[in-house]
Amino acid sequence: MASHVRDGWRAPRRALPPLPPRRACPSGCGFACTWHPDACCEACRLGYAHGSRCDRLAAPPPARAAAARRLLRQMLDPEGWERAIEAALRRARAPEPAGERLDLARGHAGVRRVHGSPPLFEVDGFLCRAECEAMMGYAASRLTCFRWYHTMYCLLFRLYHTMYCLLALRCFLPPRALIPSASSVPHAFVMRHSFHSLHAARSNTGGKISDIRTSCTCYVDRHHQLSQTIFHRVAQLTGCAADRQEDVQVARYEAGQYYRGHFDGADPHDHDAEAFFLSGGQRICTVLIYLNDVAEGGATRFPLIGVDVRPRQGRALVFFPGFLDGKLDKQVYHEALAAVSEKWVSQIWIRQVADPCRNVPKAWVDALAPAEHRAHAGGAS
Ligand SMILES: O=C(O)CCC(=O)C(=O)O
Ligand SMILES: [Fe+2]
Repeated sequence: MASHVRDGWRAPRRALPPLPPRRACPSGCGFACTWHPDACCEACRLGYAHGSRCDRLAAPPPARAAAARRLLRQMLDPEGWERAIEAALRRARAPEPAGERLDLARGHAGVRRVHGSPPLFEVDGFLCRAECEAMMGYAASRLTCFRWYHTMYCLLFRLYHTMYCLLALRCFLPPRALIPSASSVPHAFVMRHSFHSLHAARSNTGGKISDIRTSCTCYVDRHHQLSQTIFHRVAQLTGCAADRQEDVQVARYEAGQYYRGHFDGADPHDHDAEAFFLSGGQRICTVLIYLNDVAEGGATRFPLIGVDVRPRQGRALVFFPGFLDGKLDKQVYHEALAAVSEKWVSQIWIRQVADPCRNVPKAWVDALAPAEHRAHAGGAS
């Protein structure tokens, strides 16, 4: 069998993004807070026992020992339990304090506030007509329909992985050969893109691959002039440089296509959110740019705050799916209503920290089939 391992080739080591500063969880559980300002996990916030996922954030042993002693004292003192339960109920009933959101650049031309809290902004003329048309022209031949894209990649992933395992077993390859991204360029490519695809399909859908989104979409090459222009404008508006911005997406909705209600970010309490957070943390700002005038249908609806935004060519809609501390703002749950006339939109998301996935050396990215990478690599939805 031809060797998959290139002489001397090694997958580059990718550093994980720095986690936000750790500090002891105020509940005194002995674990550390990272994404949460007020507790290390939901269980802890509500005063229940720790789940297994808290282990990864475990604080140094002395703190844990202190927490264990406290728990033991509490268990031996029935009144202590009652007090703890009451305190937990009080905390559970108290409204979640609103965290801080990203600030838009003061005095940026054309910014109009369309909702107070949670804040929603519109910026008319964010892109000019020619830029919108160029975006639609770029995307027209690259669109992939979400449902087919995910189905194809899920199938490809299962098929490829089964074949690879069978081959590896048959040829007695060393176990290292089965480790994704460390063994071979094609293997790394398939594993990486299948992962992206599964992750994208599962995000916003509670882990299930569903048809919440029926539009067609594509990513714009980060090095393309169109991406560069958009990164620059978004940076002027938000103060966040391109390395915090996900790859620019373009979506087309034809009559009847929609994107059902979702949060753009991930809930840090959700077990499935970990992979998402490791690639740059929470999405703290969404910039949606409408690329065409839409005669009927296709508004962006925020049902919990009663706002509908009508698409208009060149208009940007800005909102904040997550707080600066990484919590999800559930108030900005939103959907794209079914299109009647064709609708084009471009989406840019800003993350808490720069995404290391995009900082892989360009030579390595090129080795991984550049055309496909350009079309599919990127964020979570
Ligand atoms: O198309 C729209 O109006 C909304 C799109 C959206 O919410 C998204 O892509 O996350
Ligand atoms: Fe969205």
